[in-house]
Formats: sequence, C-alpha cells, structure tokens
Amino acid sequence: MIDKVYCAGVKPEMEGKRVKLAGWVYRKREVGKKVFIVLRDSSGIIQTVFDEELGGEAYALAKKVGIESSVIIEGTIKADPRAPNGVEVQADRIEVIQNVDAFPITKDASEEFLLDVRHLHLRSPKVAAIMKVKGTMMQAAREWLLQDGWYEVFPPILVTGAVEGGATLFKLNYFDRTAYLSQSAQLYLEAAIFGLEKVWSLTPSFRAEKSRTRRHLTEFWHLELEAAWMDLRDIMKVEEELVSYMVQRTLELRKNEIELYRKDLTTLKNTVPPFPRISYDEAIDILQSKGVNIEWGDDMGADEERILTEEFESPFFVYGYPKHIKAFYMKEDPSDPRKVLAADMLAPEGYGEVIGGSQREDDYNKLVQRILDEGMKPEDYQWYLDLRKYGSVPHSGFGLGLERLVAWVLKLDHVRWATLFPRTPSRLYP
Ligand SMILES: NC(=O)C[C@H]([NH3+])C(=O)NS(=O)(=O)OC[C@H]1O[C@@H](n2cnc3c(N)ncnc32)[C@H](O)[C@@H]1O
Ligand SMILES: [Mg+2]
Repeated sequence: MIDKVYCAGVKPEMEGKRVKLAGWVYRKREVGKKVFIVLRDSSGIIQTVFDEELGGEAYALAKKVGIESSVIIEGTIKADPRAPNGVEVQADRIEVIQNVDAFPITKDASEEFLLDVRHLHLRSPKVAAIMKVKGTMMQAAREWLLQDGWYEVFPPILVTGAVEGGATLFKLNYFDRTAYLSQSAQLYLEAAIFGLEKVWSLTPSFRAEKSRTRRHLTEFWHLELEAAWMDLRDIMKVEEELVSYMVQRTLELRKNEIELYRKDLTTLKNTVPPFPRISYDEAIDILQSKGVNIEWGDDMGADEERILTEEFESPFFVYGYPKHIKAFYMKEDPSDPRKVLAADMLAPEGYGEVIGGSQREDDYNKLVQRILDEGMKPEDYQWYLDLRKYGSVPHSGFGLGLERLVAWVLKLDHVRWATLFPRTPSRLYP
C-alpha cells in the first residue's frame, strides 16, 4: 500500500508539510496559468493546485487528465479559506495511473441510466455516503446485540418451503428436487433458540414481488432476531432498544453523511424508547377518521401506512392484527381469537413498515391447524413442527428490512438507492 494521506486527513494546521495523495479526479478547472484538481478518495475531497510557474511537467500532465482519472499527487499543504475545508495542496508532482477521457456519467444523467451504470455510480461521494450509513447502522446493531447477549448464526439460503406465502417464492432446480431462495431465516432461527436462546442473523432474503413500489426489492438484507421465553411485549422492547441504538449511534458517527440527505433530524432524535404503540383497531379508526376507505379486517398497504405515519414524529408500533391477514406461524391472541400476537414497526415521514414481528404459535396441534387453514401441507413443515414436540417454549422474533430503515434515515425516495446493486422485477443487471 502506498504511504498516502487521506483527503480528509489534510488540515489547515498542517500548513507547510509535504503530502502524498492517491485518488480520482473529481472536479477540474483551469484559471489563467493554474489548474485546480479536486481529488476524491474514500474519505472526501481536497483541492490541489498546479501552477505553471511552480512545475511545468506536473502542470502539463494536470492539464490533460480527465474526470475520474486515477492519480497520485504530491505537494505542499497551504491553508486557504477559499478552498473546500479551508485547505489545499500546492502540487508539484502528479502520476497518472489511468487517464479517463470520457467518464460516462454526466450531470444530466437519468435515474435509470445511473442504475444501468451502478458499478460506476457507486464511487459518487453521495452514493458512497449511503453505503457508509448502512454499514454504520449494522456496526451499531452488532454492538448492541453483542452487549445484550445475542448469538449470531448463519442460516441457509437454499430452502424447501415458504415462510411468508408461496406467491413470492423464487423457485430453483436443486439437482433432482425443487428448492427456493429464502424469504426469511425465521424458521431456522426458531430451531437455533433451543440451544442458544437468543439468536440473530443478517441474510439476503428474496421475494418474487411483482409490486413495483418504492419499498420493495426482490433481494434485500434482512436482520432477524429470535428469542426463547419472550412474548410479544418482550420482543417489541428489544426492537425499540435495538433500532434506537442503531439510529442514535449512526447519528453520532455519520451525521455529515446523513445531512447530505436530510437537514431536519427531529424524527431521528425522537427515536428513543419507548416508541408509541397503537392497536390495529385504533389504526383503522384513525384511517377512517381521515377519510380512508378501509374496514376492520382489511390489510394496510403502503398508502394507508403513509397516512398513518402522519400522526407520529418517531417510529411506532401497530399491534394486534387480524389473524387472516397474517402468517401461519403467528400465535393466536388468547383474548381475541380473531387476532394474532403480531406487531409491525412503522417509520414516520411516510415510510411505513420497517419491521414485521410476532410471538410464534408454540402449540403443535394449533400450528398444524394454522398450516392446514393456510392451504399448506404439514408434511412440508415436519422439521419445523418437530420444534413443537420436543420441549416447545413461548418464543418471539422479528425481521427488520435494512434498506427500508436506511431509506427512512436518509429520506431516500426508493429503497433501491439503499443497496449496492438493487434487484427489482425489472432490474437484474449489473
Ligand atoms: N423473522 C421474522 O419474524 C420475519 C418474518 N418472517 C418476515 O419475513 N416478515 S416480513 O415479511 O414482514 O418482512 C420483515 C421485514 O422485511 C422487510 N421486507 C419485506 N419484504 C421486503 C421487500 N420485498 N423489499 C424490501 N424489504 C422487505 C420489511 O422491512 C419487513 O418489515
Ligand atoms: Mg410484514
């Protein structure tokens, strides 16, 4: 590795020091006998100045390099309030690693074109900022999970059954059998709790969603937790403590990157426990009072959730959904058999569902009946049903869509911007 200094490491107080930088030509302009090159690396940008009177060969090379050329630049640090961050480098040497004559991304590029050249757009500081925020949110999640005693496990992605309904399964040939891409690691995490009690995983989950909405991907990163002995109330507390820590820690470590996307941090600062909690019944009442055409028993889609989020200035829970609109594994509410012990966490500002969670049905016979009621075959879930035969316990868990959480934190207009290479029904390349 060359002994370079990062752009963000060059400070006005280092004036007079000699420095070597390596990166890409981000911006370039010529003024009189000077060439100004703004160099970009993973830490940020720095202005470098090539003066014909100071270095003829370097000046001549600097005049020729194109945008996104990879270069090594050496020179002397000079404090200058007119330069970005109040500092620049008076360059006297440039080594062109690879010159670029015509970088394909221009200022007027369309969103679809930017997705077609996603492999080239990732280098943009604003796109890199999203990935830094996403990485920091998972760093924070790992910090919290470790200190709270959760074990990371690594579930399979090649599976034989649906968790969230057969309509969104991606099917593939597995030698002479049929396999599917995992929609959720949940069922495998439920097996892991009998040895580890509190487990989590971060896996890609796959949904053959035909819906082309701003919050659906066909491949997304899914942070899932499962815990023995916890009921719905317990797991909701885990959810709000985890999400609060993720948001506050990311605000602490990535405030500059977040402010590239949003100036108003109110809802992020409000993300502290306890989160508001409303029942599904109350949610229906609120929506009806706002003129939404919805009845008890209807599912809430993105539009209904968006309207509901107008009532809140932080993430909030909706709990106690009707059984018929929720998954087979959810435990029936003993106080109202029409409902299940499930709760979604919704993000404010129109973003809606970021977490789906529930207490699981732990009774063997009831679970068999739920499987049958859903038109599925108990024999396809024999291993999963075994978990209710050999020391079954009350247990709960949830799944957090990482892209959805990042999209809310950065107020992105589509979850596709929150993932390195988005996968949607119309996009599989690059
Ligand atoms: N371990 C569990 O209990 C998880 C449970 N089996 C599950 O998959 N619930 S979920 O379908 O609501 O998905 C969970 C979250 O996963 C996200 N999700 C769910 N589907 C998607 C798509 N298609 N694109 C992006 N994000 C998605 C969204 O935030 C959901 O709240
Ligand atoms: Mg859900």
